Amino acid sequence: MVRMHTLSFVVRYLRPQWPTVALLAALLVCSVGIQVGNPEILRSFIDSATSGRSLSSLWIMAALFLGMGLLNQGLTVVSAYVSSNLAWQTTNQMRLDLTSHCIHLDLSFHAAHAAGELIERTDEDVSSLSNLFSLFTLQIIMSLLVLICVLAVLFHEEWRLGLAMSIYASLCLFVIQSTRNTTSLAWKKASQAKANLHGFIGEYGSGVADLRTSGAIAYSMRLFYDLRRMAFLKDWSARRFSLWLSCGTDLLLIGGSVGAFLLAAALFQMGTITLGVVYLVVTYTQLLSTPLQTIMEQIDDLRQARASLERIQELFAIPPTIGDGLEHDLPGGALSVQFTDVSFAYHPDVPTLQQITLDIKPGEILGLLGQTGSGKTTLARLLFRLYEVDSGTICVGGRPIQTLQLAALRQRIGMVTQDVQLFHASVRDNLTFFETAIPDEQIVHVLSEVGLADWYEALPHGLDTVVTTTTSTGIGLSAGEAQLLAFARVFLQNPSIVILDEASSRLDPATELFLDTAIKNLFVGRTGIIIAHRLATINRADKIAILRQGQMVEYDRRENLLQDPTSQLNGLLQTGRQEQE
Ligand SMILES: Nc1ncnc2c1ncn2[C@@H]1O[C@H](COP(=O)(O)OP(=O)(O)OP(=O)(O)O)[C@@H](O)[C@H]1O
Repeated sequence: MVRMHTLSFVVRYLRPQWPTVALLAALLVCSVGIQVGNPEILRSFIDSATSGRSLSSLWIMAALFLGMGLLNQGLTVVSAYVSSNLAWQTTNQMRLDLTSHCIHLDLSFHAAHAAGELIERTDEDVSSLSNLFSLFTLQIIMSLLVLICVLAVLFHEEWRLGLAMSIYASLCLFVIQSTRNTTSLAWKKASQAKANLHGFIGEYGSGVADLRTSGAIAYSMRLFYDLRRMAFLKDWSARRFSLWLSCGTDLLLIGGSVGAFLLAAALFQMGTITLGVVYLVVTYTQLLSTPLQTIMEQIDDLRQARASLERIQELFAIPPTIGDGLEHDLPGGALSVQFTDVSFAYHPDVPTLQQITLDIKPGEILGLLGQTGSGKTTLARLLFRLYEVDSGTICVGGRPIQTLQLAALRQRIGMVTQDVQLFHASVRDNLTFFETAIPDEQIVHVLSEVGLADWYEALPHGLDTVVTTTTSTGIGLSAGEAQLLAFARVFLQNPSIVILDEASSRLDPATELFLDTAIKNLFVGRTGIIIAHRLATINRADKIAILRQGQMVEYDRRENLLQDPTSQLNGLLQTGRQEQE
């Protein structure tokens, strides 16, 4: 069942390449025909020479033998080229599909899998599959074809020889098959250990500054050592198993050759076969041992490929739990946002948000307050449908978000957070997210609107300047500049709902003041949610919601809460004033 599934998976990627597969099959059939047919020419040559046939016919046979040998070499080269090409085409498509699949998987999946581990899956595993597509098609199939043809010819020449060699070949194939699953499992474990190591290295690389400053280098080196050791042990165990297997199969091959020679010698002495057939048996036994040896040697690669294939299929089998909706025609302009009795938990037994009900009319701004960990960011994530609510409904523009196409929904919401993700790409691409339709003039205008005019003027290659973490190859950015770029992104995206999550936390007071006007412009004609710790940030909010441990403890219009001396907002303002004093 699993094997059929695996086969159909491989066939799915080979099907679009059918002309190349057909060409390769034709080349292989020709090559096998020559390999099996050529010894027959030499057998005729020997038998003709011993029976005193004319020299001219011997010359013709010798020339034919030589010509066939050369042709076979040519076919081998062309087959190698075609099969490598096939391997590249198929694995590149698989890489694309796998990367796209991973990007669409839930955030909970990405939280559970380190970036390095995913690189191992989408690149290294797929690379080892290129062996499957090229090596398997070229060597294994050809070897099996040679095996079948040789046995058929041997049966034709002398049935006892054919029978003996068939039993021997079956024994070899049985040994290969019976050890297959065990070695495949060993290679799978080895690869998982390597993926864990790569995952750790990925995390270490991105957090090197924090590791240094927090003095956690010794701890991480210890972890690295443990993971490295585990990767080595698993790899070594898989290799040791393969080595034992290879020694066993070598012995099996030598035994088979000796048996074939003895049988051919006995049949020749009995006068059952000619000298030419003895030559044929000797050549075919060697010819037979080559494909068997190839199958056994390559089976290791195939086992690795099979283990990779299994992991790739496992990854493909993980479905995104957030299904796409069908509707995409949301009303234009500012959109309303409604949360009705929304509850959500990252872990089933720890509720993160409980029965949240909010109603933000188009163009209104909600200020969201609450202690650290009270669930403010989670609320924004639910609006984006990065996670699915456990109960309740969220509506945008009057439509439940589950019914909307994810792309249509997310395109209408812009968000600026404390953690700005920048790409190793040009300033333009970082701002437009690779959207080429946005004109440069508009980008420059937005940059000046968010206070980055001087910064833009100083760029060595204007919008083509590459953003990087090192200044040797491009420009580096301070956390505050990165946050301003994030504001510019939202301006360019022109969304209907804007969420600011502690968005100005990394800016100095002067820049924040400058940006204040920009933010005011940003909210014109848009619905807004401002998530903030500092009370000053929510001055422009129409409504205020206060969260505590996932529950909404206060929600009303701002002026109502300000007028109520018992409101939590007033309490917070009072505490804030006392702290300032
Ligand atoms: N990806 C996640 N997986 C599991 N738990 C999470 C995840 N993200 C947040 N949490 C938990 O959910 C709770 C709410 O987190 P959230 O980030 O929404 O709080 P917040 O109010 O935005 O906090 P802050 O003000 O510090 O940004 C916290 O207890 C947090 O530990």
